[in-house]
Amino acid sequence: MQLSLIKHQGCATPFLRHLLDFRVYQTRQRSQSCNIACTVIRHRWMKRAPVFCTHNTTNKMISTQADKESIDMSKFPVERIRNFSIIAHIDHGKSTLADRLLELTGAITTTDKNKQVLDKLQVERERGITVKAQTASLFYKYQGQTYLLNLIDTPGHVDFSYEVSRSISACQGVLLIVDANQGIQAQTVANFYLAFEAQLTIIPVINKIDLKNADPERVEKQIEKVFDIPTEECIRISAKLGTNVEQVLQEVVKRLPPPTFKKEDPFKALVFDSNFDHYRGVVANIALFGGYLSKGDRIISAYLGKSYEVNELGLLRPDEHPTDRLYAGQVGYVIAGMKEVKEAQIGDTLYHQKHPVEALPGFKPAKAMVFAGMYPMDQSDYSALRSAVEKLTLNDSSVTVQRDSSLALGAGWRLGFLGLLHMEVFNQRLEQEYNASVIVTAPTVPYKAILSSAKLIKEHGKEEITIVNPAQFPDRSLVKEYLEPMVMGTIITPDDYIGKIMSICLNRRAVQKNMVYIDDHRVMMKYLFPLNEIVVDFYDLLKSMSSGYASFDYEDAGYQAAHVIKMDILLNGKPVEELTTIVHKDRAYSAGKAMCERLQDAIPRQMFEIAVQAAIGSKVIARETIKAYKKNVLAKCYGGDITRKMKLLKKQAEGKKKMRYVGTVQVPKDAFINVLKRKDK
Ligand SMILES: Nc1nc2c(ncn2[C@@H]2O[C@H](COP(=O)(O)OP(=O)(O)OP(=O)(O)O)[C@@H](O)[C@H]2O)c(=O)[nH]1
Repeated sequence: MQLSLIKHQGCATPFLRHLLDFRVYQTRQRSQSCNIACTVIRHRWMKRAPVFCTHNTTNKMISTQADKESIDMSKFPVERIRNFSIIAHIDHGKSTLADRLLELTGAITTTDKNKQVLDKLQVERERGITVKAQTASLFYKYQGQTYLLNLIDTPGHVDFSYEVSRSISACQGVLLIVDANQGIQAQTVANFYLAFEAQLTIIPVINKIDLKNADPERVEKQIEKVFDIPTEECIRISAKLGTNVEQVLQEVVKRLPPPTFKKEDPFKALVFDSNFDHYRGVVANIALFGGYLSKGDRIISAYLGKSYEVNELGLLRPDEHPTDRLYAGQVGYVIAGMKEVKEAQIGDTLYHQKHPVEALPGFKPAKAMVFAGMYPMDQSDYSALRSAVEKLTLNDSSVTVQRDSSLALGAGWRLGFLGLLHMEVFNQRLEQEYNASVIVTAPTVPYKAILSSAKLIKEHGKEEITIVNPAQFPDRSLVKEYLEPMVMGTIITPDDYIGKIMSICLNRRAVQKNMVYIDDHRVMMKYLFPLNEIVVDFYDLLKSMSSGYASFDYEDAGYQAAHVIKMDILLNGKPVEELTTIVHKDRAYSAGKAMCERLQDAIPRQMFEIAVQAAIGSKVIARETIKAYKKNVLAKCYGGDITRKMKLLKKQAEGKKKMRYVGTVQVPKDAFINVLKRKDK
């Protein structure tokens, strides 16, 4: 068998190393970053054997490979603990630095080099991005003393900033990584403010100084100008080569404050992350804000008031390392017979049954920004898909799930995501980890309507309703006003692209709020955008317009009145429910025309003519025609050999399975998502 392997960040090395232990699958996969179709060899991720000494794992003694000495955790002083997070713009090197820190402290061996240890999920390795925050406890010896450094790796993409904010709530400090070539980017600014508002100590680290175009001096000046941090406080490193990485550990010890919690206080812990293990139930990551927790203790979750017995607890190094106890100031995991992630709510407080305490302030719940319907391709797969969706949401509590059904698509769900990338990652995981085949409807943002119809107000029990499904969009005559969600966008770009970027922002109904130079050639612009205008493809467009130099981040900015309408797409007069969208009145015509044109390209010719129409109510506003085409597969079989004919027919039948039927029109499954991507000139 011949396999072709195009190296995709993080995939190739493990593949070569563990070739013999692989179950190899082949999937055709569109890479998000480089947008080329590539063959990804999917591999079963091996659980790494812990390399540190675990001679007595249930004992309170912990051994470290770094110093080969045992540490009695019950006597470990809180003053020698540092809890910190690594935050940065996407791809600035958080995970690479985290891996180097793990190596330096002996948590992993250097033979694991270039294998991103903390990026565990298959989608993370394939896309080269971090989706889920990870935690690792490291022991580091400095000036004869051993320190416990709890490191929390966080994702950089805007869709996962929720993970960043909850991770830093368990920390006293952060390493703010900035790429020495790219400088400050939009998520650098957003992440800095998350840490700043949480009053954490911030250590700026300039990474990738080995690059030919690295300009650490310029980046230091940017940091001083934008964040008011003196240039002398920056550490210049190359996470890839390991240059100055040891200094990072030393500065963590020197500059970050230890937690101020006491062992003598009653036990109190913050749940800052949780995931679901099929065999052991919920594994909650906790930071101890006081007291200690032992195996066998009975604890209460403040949110639900339910009581649980602690079955297992320990440190994450980064693999689970069971211990008898966790003490104030430490970060670790606990398994206590919780059956659903909902029972270990992120932001919840755990306390001892005998010593009730006041709950910690917790977090604002994750807010879904994008909603989409999800239906099985084949209704007979409904229960399999239900179980897959349930399992996946057990691990990702930021996805909201509501049962939904439609005449055209059958029974399914309406899911809420933090952003489009989050939605794509969720779909990819459904397909890869559960082999599910799904129809996903056009993503929509949560609109609001202030109702005027007394009947509807009575039905909903309130005047203001949120609409997450275009099919339920109330008619204009029943509504006083529609409201659309807004976001404050930050764009950082070299000044050569200002003109082009201003023009695409204007085209997206954005209003400029601010523009400042962060150095001689780079500007930071603030725009108020309707969320709907940026959700699908704004980021990609911005990247391509600026040859990849501009970066973008956004935050919630409430609601604003807007004249929006529902637009349907019809194929030979039959509505395509997946493509029903809510659009701004002024954009309806151009959006409808563009959608029809793209559908015309995406749907293959068939035996009959197909009318592709966009309509507002009963009024058609745009139309394209797909000409009839007589496709005779059997004509290819000039031989007349019956087995060849059967083979071709079988192949065609398999192709049909990947089609969705709208009336009699066959539509390839991936046609719709491509159709939704706008391409501004
Ligand atoms: N030349 C050079 N490349 C580096 C360095 N550090 C990281 N990289 C590369 O930069 C790319 C991104 O690194 P990651 O560590 O995945 O970045 P990240 O910030 O964790 O990315 P997300 O988790 O997706 O936000 C990878 O290709 C790394 O090999 C460095 O010091 N020098």
